[in-house]
Amino acid sequence: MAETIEKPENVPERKEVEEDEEEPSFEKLGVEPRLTRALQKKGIQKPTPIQSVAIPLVLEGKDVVARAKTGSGKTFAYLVPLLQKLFVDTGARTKLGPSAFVLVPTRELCQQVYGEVLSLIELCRVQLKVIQLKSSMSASELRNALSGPPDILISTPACILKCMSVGVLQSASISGSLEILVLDEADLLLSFGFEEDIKALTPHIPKHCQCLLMSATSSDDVEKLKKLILHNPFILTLPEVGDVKDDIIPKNVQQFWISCSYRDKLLYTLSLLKLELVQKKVLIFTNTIDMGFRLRLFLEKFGIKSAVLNAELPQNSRQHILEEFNAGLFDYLIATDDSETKEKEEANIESNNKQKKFRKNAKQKLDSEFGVVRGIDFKNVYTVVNFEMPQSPAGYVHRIGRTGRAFNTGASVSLVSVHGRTSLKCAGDMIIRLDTNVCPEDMEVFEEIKSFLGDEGDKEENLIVPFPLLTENAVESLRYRAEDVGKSVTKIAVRESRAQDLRNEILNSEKLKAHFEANPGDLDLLKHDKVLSKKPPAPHLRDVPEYLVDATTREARTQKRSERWDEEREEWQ
Ligand SMILES: Nc1ncnc2c1ncn2[C@@H]1O[C@H](COP(=O)(O)OP(=O)(O)OP(=O)(O)O)[C@@H](O)[C@H]1O
Repeated sequence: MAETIEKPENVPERKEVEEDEEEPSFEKLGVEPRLTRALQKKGIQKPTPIQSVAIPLVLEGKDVVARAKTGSGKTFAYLVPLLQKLFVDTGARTKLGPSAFVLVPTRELCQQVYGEVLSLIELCRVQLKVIQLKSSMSASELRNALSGPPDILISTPACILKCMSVGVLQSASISGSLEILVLDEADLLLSFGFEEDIKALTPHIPKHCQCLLMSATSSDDVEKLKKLILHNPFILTLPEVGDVKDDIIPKNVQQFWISCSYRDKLLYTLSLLKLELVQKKVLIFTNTIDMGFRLRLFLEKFGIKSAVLNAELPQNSRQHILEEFNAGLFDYLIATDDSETKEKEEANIESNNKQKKFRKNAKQKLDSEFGVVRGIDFKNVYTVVNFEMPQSPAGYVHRIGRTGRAFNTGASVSLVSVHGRTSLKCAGDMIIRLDTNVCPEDMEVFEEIKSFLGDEGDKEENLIVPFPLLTENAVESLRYRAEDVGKSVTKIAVRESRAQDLRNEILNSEKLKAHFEANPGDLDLLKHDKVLSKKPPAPHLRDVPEYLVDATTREARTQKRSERWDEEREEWQ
């Protein structure tokens, strides 16, 4: 492992990087022309701050711990130099095992990183073999994949251990061949239960192996991992990224909140989407799969099509939903982020005391939750809506991090149900409903989030501000319809549609597997935004009549539309 010890204060600061008079470029960082051209073909012109600092260090062979905000481009910060290093003596190596391991916490991330590596290699026209391994693969499938051997192996830590235990990957071949080890989304690896696997893998990692650890947040888990795997790493904690509390969410994301009763969340979401007050594409988070389907069915009745991404679906269906959303085939995706809730339910069952402990732990171990949504690169999401609040500040940071990625801008709107009958004074047109039908924890977690982000002091400088475009009149104009339709979305209807969706996806998943093998790239077999209910939406619910829209909302909508047109015009120019 690299011997260089650098103190964080020796690390170039973001300010210096950004204020560099010359425009930063990949060439100046020492990236070779093939990769620079490949990046350009992917629409990537200049490095992000974390890439500017990390790439030269990785090229020099240093061990690096990089903590950088969600969406800051950490993947290319390690992939670009890793590939460049492997390009150098491709073919010259006689090796028994892979030269690089990239370890990630979930299958979705495996697939995502694998896709990025493949596309770069193809664009560079270099002969490197890359594989992704899944724990679901049989010993013979694993053996076949590892024959060669590959240059880069992308997998979860558990799967590497499985390969070793079934004898398809030998300790000697790892210690004889491994040059680079990457632990991506390091803050999640331990919380996804990979601690023992990583501990078991550590003795097989050769001393000379360069280790890179990438993470969105700094937590005790990252520290633990750092001690476990790296010896004397170069630590990059850019001022923009980790420890500075008021600067955790990218600056290019505007954060809003709306105070409403829990019961009114459907109504408020409908108002935001139907009155076009938020910009597309929109990613909406719920805490349970049932709520995800309830919302989808509800929106469907108003002619708003969406898909529900949840952990229950087969892996290739999940992947396919993501691909379609990323390709822009639909604009609204409901992601059920239920792992926090599950964990909480378990704690609830054990005892009240335990639940208290859970909340305490949730505070301390900021990153010990989450399922299908973390680290996933949803493309071009402009707005993130927290239909239900996450249960920890870390959950909030990761959810909001799905927008404003790289150099893009974005917005988030959190629907916060007011605690009990406490009235809260908010600015402007904010609607405060004094309702007993509330989710008491929303407000509690919202306060925790604000304090985590350092958003407690001067109201003028609050990071999360009331959403200014939705007036009480606008919401009330839709209330009757929303409540009427809301009643028809019963528990039974939700359960039926959830089961039906799952059946369809499983069927399609089998079909898909065969179909995509024969027709790679064909995205049209499955339409994830297909309508769940048998009846088409009633015409009077599909459109909002103009007489229902008040002047302020009309103005807000026009403003949003013109912003969108401006953006589209810019894209065309
Ligand atoms: N230099 C760049 N210029 C423009 N876009 C970039 C650049 N680098 C990466 N991107 C794009 O930014 C998005 C976010 O990158 P990436 O997934 O690597 O972020 P991340 O830091 O790993 O985020 P997270 O912590 O949420 O996983 C991707 O779509 C990627 O293609």
